[in-house]
Amino acid sequence: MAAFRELGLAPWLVAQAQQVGLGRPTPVQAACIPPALQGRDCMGCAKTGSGKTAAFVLPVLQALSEDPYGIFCLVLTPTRELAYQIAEQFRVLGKPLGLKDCVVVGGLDMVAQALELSRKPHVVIATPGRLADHLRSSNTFSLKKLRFLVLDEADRLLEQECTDFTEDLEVILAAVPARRQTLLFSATLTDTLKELKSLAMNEPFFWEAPSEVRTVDELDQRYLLVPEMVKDAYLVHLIQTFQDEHEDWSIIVFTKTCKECQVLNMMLRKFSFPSVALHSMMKQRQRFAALAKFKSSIFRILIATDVAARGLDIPTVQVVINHNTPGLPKIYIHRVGRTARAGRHGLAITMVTQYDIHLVHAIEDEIKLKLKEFSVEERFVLDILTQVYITRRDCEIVSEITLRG
Ligand SMILES: Nc1ncnc2c1ncn2[C@@H]1O[C@H](COP(=O)(O)OP(=O)(O)OP(=O)(O)O)[C@@H](O)[C@H]1O
Repeated sequence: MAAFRELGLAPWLVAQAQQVGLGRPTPVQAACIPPALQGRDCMGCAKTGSGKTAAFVLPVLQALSEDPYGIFCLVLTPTRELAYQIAEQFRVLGKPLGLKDCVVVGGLDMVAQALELSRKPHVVIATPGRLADHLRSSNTFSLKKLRFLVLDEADRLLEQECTDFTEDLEVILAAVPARRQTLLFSATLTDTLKELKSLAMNEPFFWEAPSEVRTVDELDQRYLLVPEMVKDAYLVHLIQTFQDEHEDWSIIVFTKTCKECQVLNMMLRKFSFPSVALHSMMKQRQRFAALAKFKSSIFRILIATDVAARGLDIPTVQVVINHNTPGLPKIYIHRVGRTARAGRHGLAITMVTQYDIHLVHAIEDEIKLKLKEFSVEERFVLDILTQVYITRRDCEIVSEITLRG
């Protein structure tokens, strides 16, 4: 694999990459940085945790250093937490440039954001909804001179799932110049390739990691067959076991709905586990606070909805537990990709009930790998069954009252 300096990056940027711990380029970086530096549009599809962020941050910074102005680059990403994480990468790698960035996401003060935008930051990192709101309501900033448009988690931005970004994207695309360089990245680009190609018109360079299996080799992927009724007792048992055996492990538990996330978090705390919740019904400040506590390992367990499924890069996460089997294989790929990042090992356990077997088959077909069974000594689960059941019911009642109140 080539070294960073062989990819056409300037010496200051190579030094900066080294300084922040990027040793040698990962394959997606080695493949996409040279064409991006040559001005070509790029679509990079590489596994979770393989360094796609630096694959677009580095060429943008290089181009910016040659012709610095604002607003030079716009990065769109589906979640607020991810926007801050990307901004952080721009900040650390762009430090020698005195980079000015601006994060524009929902749930925070619009006036302060509008002011920051009017000061012409070099790079704007935004979720589509809030940026479109700014474009609709204000004329104090312009994206007309933009050089780079980056879509991180590009397939998510284009697909029409629970949060549909289509209308917001239309507003944004109408505000950026047609002559621009477009960079698109995700671990799961292939389903939306046609739509993506229409965004990247400038001789797009498409790169996909050459691998049959779509998840990383360092990830141990298991399923745990459990009757629906006793899922939570299994969850408590699993968490207890991991906590007892590996006190430095962090765990993410993915749940289906915000309410389920809230109830499970409440229940785990009743069992004195250090857990925090992250879901979209929380206030934004609480969301950031919860994530900060988890990232700094003050709390070792994060209970989250799919708002945390994509992109989050937290090296201490050793285990991902899917409390529900994801309905879409793509969501499975992103969820389990929160562990085993950047060459580290990790474990993913997916709880499968009698009703979910077909979903597991769809996942296995997509990732081109069979999940192995995770075995649990049932007698330990039986011991806590009643206690877990009662605690869960209490938490549901409290949660109902809080939601109603
Ligand atoms: N060249 C490199 N050498 C060492 N570590 C690297 C290198 N490039 C990136 N990393 C680290 O790898 C981790 C994962 O990178 P990143 O978050 O960009 O992954 P990703 O491909 O965007 O994953 P996802 O699909 O989950 O969003 C980060 O902690 C990053 O600092």
